[in-house]
Amino acid sequence: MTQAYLSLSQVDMTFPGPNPVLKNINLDVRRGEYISLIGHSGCGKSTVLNIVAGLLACTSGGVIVDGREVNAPGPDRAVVFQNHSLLPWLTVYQNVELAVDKIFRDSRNAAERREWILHNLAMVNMSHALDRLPSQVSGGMKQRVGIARALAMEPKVLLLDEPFGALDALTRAHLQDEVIRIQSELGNTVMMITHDVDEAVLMSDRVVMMTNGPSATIGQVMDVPLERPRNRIALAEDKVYNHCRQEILSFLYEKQRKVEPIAGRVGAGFGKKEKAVA
Ligand SMILES: Nc1ncnc2c1ncn2[C@@H]1O[C@H](COP(=O)(O)OP(=O)(O)OP(=O)(O)O)[C@@H](O)[C@H]1O
Repeated sequence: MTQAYLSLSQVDMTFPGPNPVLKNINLDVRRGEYISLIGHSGCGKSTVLNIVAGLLACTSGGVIVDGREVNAPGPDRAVVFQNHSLLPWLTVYQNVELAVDKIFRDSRNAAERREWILHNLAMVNMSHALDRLPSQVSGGMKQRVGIARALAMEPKVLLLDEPFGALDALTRAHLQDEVIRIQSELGNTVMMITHDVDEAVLMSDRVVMMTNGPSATIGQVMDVPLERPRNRIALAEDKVYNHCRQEILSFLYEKQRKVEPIAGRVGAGFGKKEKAVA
């Protein structure tokens, strides 16, 4: 591959407890590349993302972004979480303003900052609700504001932790399309966690599949050789798209099938069955 923009090398992570959560994670991401991280619940996807964000320090190994080692959170890596993390006492506009003022206070004047805030909120179609509080907008709209706030920071890497996970199917599809459009315009480097196989294929240049924990690692990396722009309706019939879906499904449900006991009353015949979990 051409030179990596984001690089994880030999990353291990152990929390207090007997087993490491992550073992030997190695991944190189190109500038402008969109990658998804997929794997069963609890395998360590958020831990990987939090290490890249600088919110967690890995036990060994390291992360490099654009030639610099990551050892703390920074504005070069913006995170969007599943549960929109807006400040409830600030309006939509003010939530974005807070981040923009912090980062661009010295480099842009007040009028330029205002224009930049409005531009980013327009990009996610939120211009009509600038003065509303988070409690006065829907979950999908809150998530849009979180994405606008992250984009407004002009991060080198955008980190998305299940950004559409809490949304209904239609809102999710709308917002996915918006993020696809914005990423194609801006060329952001993106690392996104998802549980959704269709979302991973639709949005990504590569899908990184993680093995089950403990000691989870990268089991397989798949290229998604679909041209952009991608059309979700046309893709449903596309052979390459369906092959990619199949590849991920086979990894998750055959190679990394996860079984957990069903919780039940001890000694009453329950708890002996197993179920596959997503
Ligand atoms: N701060 C922490 N302290 C101790 N253990 C932790 C901590 N954070 C995560 N873990 C453990 O690390 C493992 C991986 O958690 P993580 O949240 O990264 O998984 P995940 O793949 O993102 O899960 P999900 O898909 O359910 O969100 C889990 O067993 C979890 O309990």
